[in-house]
Amino acid sequence: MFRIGQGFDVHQLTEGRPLIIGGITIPYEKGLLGHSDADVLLHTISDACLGAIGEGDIGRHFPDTDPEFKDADSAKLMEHVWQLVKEKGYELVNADCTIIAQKPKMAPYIQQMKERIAQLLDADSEQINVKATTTEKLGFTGRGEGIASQVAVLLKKVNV
Ligand SMILES: Nc1ccn([C@@H]2O[C@H](COP(=O)(O)O)[C@@H](O)[C@H]2O)c(=O)n1
Ligand SMILES: C[C@@]1(CO)OP(=O)(O)OP(=O)(O)OC[C@H]1O
Repeated sequence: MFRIGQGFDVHQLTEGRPLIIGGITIPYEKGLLGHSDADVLLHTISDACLGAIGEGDIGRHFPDTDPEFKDADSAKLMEHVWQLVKEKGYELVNADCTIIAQKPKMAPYIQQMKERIAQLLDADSEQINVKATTTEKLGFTGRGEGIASQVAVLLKKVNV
């Protein structure tokens, strides 16, 4: 049995924060603002996984009003989500991820992101696709006010 999930998330860019995307710290003049470390891509993957197993979203599991999650490492949150997926008896078929950012250039960091995401999802990096697009200077992403991402995941019931 297969289950599909999709996710979408946005975080604002601001000065004085590190830019962490897909578990990788990217050198840039701004970083993403959030209650946690604001790793927009790991949040989106987590939401897609929760969607696939019918478990709501990360805001439900990790409320942004809870001090426990202040400055949380999003990799740890995603590990918790992946544990829920495994407890329901699923494994990853593939994940397809899009980062929507005018700047900085993501291409040099894509392979590292794929490897880190694969590690967190008990997968091989070939099962993870990460791509990036600008919005041709249009909209909030195009003006460099924030970064968005979209993810689709496919899960498969593990044969027992
Ligand atoms: N933040 C980004 C955005 C884009 N890329 C790469 O550049 C290619 C062209 O982008 P367009 O928005 O003009 O389609 C895109 O296909 C990505 O490979 C990037 O690395 N980082
Ligand atoms: C991750 C959480 C929890 O720290 O906070 P944020 O970093 O603000 O991220 P968001 O994607 O807005 O929602 C999920 C939150 O509950």
